[in-house]
Amino acid sequence: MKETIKIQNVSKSYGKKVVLRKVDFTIEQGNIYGFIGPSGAGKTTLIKLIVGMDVPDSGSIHVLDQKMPNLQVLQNIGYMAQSDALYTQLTGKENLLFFASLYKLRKTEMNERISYAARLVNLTDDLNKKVAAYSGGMKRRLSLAIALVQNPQVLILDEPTVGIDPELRLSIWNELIRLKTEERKTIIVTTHVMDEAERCDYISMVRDGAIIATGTPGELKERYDANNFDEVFLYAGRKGK
Ligand SMILES: Nc1ncnc2c1ncn2[C@@H]1O[C@H](COP(=O)(O)OP(=O)(O)OP(=O)(O)O)[C@@H](O)[C@H]1O
Repeated sequence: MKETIKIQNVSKSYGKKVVLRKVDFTIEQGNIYGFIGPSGAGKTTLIKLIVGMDVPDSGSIHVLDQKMPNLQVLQNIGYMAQSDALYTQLTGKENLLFFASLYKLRKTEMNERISYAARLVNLTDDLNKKVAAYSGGMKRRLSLAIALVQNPQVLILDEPTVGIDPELRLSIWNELIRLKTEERKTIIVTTHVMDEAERCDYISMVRDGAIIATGTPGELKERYDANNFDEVFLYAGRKGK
């Protein structure tokens, strides 16, 4: 199995606050890997370090065999942040065109990718509206489409389905599962939605900047003697467990 992401002994502080403590893990190609944990646990910080938006104080991060941060590797990472970074005075389509133009895509491929990404998030009919007129959920969907537009090997999605209705959420998850199975993409998600956590191949539970448990959803339920993932989350969130 090919290692897509390798995190070795990574620590990070902001001022005196230690946000990540000696984090170590590996993600192999073709897996969906979920991070769950209480608010403020360090999930977004970890993701930002993987994407290369910030650097660890110690330890190292490799994505696709390259040490991060690395501009070349960014071509192969689709990143969806928690807050939307969109041009609100442009239309949805213009946003997609702008972001797609940052990558090495031929014109026909670019148009195909834009149609695919818009269809996936059910925005095809709204592409010519200005983003300023989009609802919160539509902006999330556009951000997800942007993360997918350049057909990256690695997808890193920070709470991708917040504000998205259950039906569309299901179709997005079906597509994520198809992408990992058929196209061998590697996908990281953070989530507070426990039925999404159940769909991941592996879950890491993050608390106080450390990974306190990693396993398949089944293994974690067994470990915490829990009936469902809500219980796993609650037990793992309690200190001393
Ligand atoms: N740039 C920064 N400067 C100072 N403190 C920061 C910075 N970024 C994050 N933090 C702090 O680091 C801690 C972890 O934040 P982070 O956003 O990684 O948590 P999270 O697990 O993603 O939470 P949530 O589930 O609410 O998104 C928090 O206490 C936060 O206030």
